Amino acid sequence: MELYLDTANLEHIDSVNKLGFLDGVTTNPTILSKEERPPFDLIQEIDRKLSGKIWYQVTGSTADEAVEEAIKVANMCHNKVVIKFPFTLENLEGIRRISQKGIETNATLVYSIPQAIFAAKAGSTYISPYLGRIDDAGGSSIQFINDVKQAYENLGFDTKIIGASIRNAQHLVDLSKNGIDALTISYGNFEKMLHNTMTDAGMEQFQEDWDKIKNL
Ligand SMILES: O=C(CO)[C@@H](O)[C@H](O)[C@H](O)[C@H](O)COP(=O)(O)O
Repeated sequence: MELYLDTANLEHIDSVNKLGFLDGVTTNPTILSKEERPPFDLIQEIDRKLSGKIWYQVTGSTADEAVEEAIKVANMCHNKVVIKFPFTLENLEGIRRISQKGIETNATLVYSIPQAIFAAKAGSTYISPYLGRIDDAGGSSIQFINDVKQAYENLGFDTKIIGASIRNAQHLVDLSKNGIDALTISYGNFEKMLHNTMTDAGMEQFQEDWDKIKNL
């Protein structure tokens, strides 16, 4: 399973990237806007720090604009890029044209089986269903992921599914039970999920007991 950090914050990227198991970072206009810097400078700085894939979301509204933006970003990065296309008719053409150039693609904001099928037909490497937002709207994210997996298996597509908008540990429990190709987690949720009160209590006890004997 591929694991991505859903951030463009350089400190957060450093602190997880040094662990050595990160497959890259995922960004979108919202994530980039939090850093309040020129976006392409920031993408290039992330590229210098990282060994992994950089996911960049195109903002153009026509296929030609999106393709031009995708090629510009692919050319400015040394790492492999994954170009994210919000799901629109124009962007299905963008996905096909960029995929044909051998650059990985992602259809993002995918909320239905027809959208998942059309993205796969366009040749998308990945699709990103937003688990948290599906659940917020009263749907079942895990049911949706399972339905897409079943559809892809039945129809013979090898498009991968990346779980996005992961909000809590239960999402990871569900995805691990059912299988997922990739997932992306914000730094805040990654940090939260590292901790467990029983681990903390156990550590405190070990430290206390060690302190009693370490100077004997
Ligand atoms: O789509 C991808 C990765 O493909 C993510 O970057 C995705 O945009 C983010 O996970 C979401 O924007 C975060 O969602 P939320 O927590 O704001 O609902």
